Amino acid sequence: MPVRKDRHGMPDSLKRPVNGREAALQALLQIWQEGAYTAIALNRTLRRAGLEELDRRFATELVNGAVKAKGTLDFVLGRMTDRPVRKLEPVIYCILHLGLYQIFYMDRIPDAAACNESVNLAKKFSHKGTDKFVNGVLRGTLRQKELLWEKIRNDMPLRVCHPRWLVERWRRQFGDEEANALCHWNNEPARLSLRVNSCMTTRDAFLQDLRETGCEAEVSLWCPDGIVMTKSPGLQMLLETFPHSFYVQDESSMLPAMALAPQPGERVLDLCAAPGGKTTHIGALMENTGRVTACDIYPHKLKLIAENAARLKLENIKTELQDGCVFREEWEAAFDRVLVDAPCSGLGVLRRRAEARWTKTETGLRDFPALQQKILDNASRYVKPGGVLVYSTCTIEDRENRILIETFLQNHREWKQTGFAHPRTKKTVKELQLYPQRDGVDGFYLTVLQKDK
Ligand SMILES: C[S@@+](CC[C@H](N)C(=O)[O-])C[C@H]1O[C@@H](n2cnc3c(N)ncnc32)[C@H](O)[C@@H]1O
Repeated sequence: MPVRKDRHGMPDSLKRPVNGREAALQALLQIWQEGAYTAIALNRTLRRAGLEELDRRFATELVNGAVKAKGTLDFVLGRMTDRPVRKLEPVIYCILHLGLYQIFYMDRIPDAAACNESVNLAKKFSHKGTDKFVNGVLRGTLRQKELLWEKIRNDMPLRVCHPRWLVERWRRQFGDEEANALCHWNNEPARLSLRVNSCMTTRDAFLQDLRETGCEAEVSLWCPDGIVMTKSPGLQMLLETFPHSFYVQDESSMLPAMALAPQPGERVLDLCAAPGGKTTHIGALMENTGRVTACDIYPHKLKLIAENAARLKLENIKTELQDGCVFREEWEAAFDRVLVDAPCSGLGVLRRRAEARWTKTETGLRDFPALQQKILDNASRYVKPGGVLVYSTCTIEDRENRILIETFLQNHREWKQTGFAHPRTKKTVKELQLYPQRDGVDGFYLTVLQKDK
């Protein structure tokens, strides 16, 4: 009997997954078929499924792992079937990826269970006969597992689960050892870090509140308002229990607002602001006074800023639809401080976005510097004489960071890079380029610029 599917190709029976593997299959289909972000697909699926904690954790590990290992799993599939991998029916492709991931990367799952459960998924969610195909591919893989492992081990991109172009790029940039360390960092699960909303509570008080609810957390070594969770009941529960007290933010992302050092009562512009992590940090540092104008090019993203500001009870934030590349005359020399947290290649944060390494391309990287330069040029005109501009990105590409700022300074003699305190060493630095493999946090760049009086 044909399997009934909705217009997205999602089998009807998958709409309410009954266990971790079904949930993983549904999430993976959304990621590879509809281009959904891994975190969003997982969140959406797990909320709908209402599974036990153990099943939730299993599905999360399986999906994050299978997405990160896509290239290696494709390689194995390519060796084990005559059909072109791209032409496999999506649901079968995803079932096979989940099965192969368990076989190669989840030691605690017996190989037989990985095969049998994958066959059961095929029986339930695909056409007659596909279960035999899945069984054949997975049993064949088991017979050749050692040989396949050897091939994977001897090929760095397959071994470290990254696209070949990216591994080659990083080998040129950092050398083999560091490129390898960076890839391994990206393959680890990201830790959950929170920024305490200093307008509502203090870090000490919030840590105490967390402990009383059975959570475990450490203080961030990078930001005085940062917390790193070591045992948490999950984000949803934290949001329900402490809706106004924190914002989920990477430790590196907490640095630009601190370097901007906004003062109460000032007028501040955040030109690339959605979803509002740094905007709400700036608003809190200004003690809910003055005005933060938060812009983005996408209207739906402005809504996220407004929702986050409302949740954190910040009333000094106003959103504006604005393309940073288009000069807005009435803003000329109107702001005390401006933040440009530029759209970028995002190569510093691949650990947090499992699918991102597969959706980026080398040619795609080339477009960012021109866009960033344009936004920075406009932003610099919005700053008052003597005012401050912070430029930041979450990438480790020199062309989007150090080199871009050098070019800007050559073309804008009225601007200087001012020193600021390194968040850990407290030594004065002109710019901060963080590398995951060296600094143990997400890759990030920031510099502080000041306009002549
Ligand atoms: C790195 S993200 C900003 C993250 C944000 N600052 C935060 O901390 O939550 C870059 C943002 O720039 C926006 N963007 C892209 N092109 C833009 C443009 N031409 N003008 C303004 N914003 C733009 C994107 O929509 C995205 O939300």
